Amino acid sequence: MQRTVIFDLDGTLVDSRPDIHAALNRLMAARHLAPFTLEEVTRFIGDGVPVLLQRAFAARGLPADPTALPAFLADYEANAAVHTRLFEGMEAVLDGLAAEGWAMAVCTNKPEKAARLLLAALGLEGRFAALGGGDSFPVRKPDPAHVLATLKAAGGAPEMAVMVGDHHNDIAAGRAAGLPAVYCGWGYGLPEMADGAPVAATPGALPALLRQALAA
Ligand SMILES: O=C(O)COP(=O)(O)O
Repeated sequence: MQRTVIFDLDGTLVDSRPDIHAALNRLMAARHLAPFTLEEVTRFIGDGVPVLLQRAFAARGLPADPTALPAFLADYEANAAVHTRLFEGMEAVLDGLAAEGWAMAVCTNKPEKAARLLLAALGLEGRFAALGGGDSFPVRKPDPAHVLATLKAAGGAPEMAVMVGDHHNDIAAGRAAGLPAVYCGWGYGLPEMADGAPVAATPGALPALLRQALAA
């Protein structure tokens, strides 16, 4: 049976922070609100755009603004790949996994349209058998149903799949779905988010950990 790896997107495959940061600060500027540092925005990422905006407005002492979501998305969708690139070494990892016969899928809390536009802009869309976005299904990570629906769409099976991510949502969703999880040390999460999962310090360390996860 085919082995499948389910990748988180932001902070795992791609370094998308600079474009999220820029789009958020344009939104803030348009509302005459103070900008955020890159570090602050990093802590807002991980639970999808509606929650990112909720956190940003809460940090300015404001309630959620329903007009912010469409405004942010229109800007971000047009500018998602200005600075965003695969993490260094990741392209070779994807090539190597494909050569070993792994199927690959993306399970991200980023809205599906923005995620698809980003993958297309980076020329990556053909690499993945499926993409499950934060609004593709009724639930999103850490709900395991997000991982399982993405895996199903990729034609994979839980007993032959591994979840890879940089956030506790990824580790929790993968485990609750019955998949072994591997934590990415280069991403946006805090070290404790690994929660006991094996940690890949660099993309190059991933393939061996993926093989081990299924051999266990
Ligand atoms: O959109 C987010 O906040 C996080 O997206 P991710 O699930 O790809 O990390």
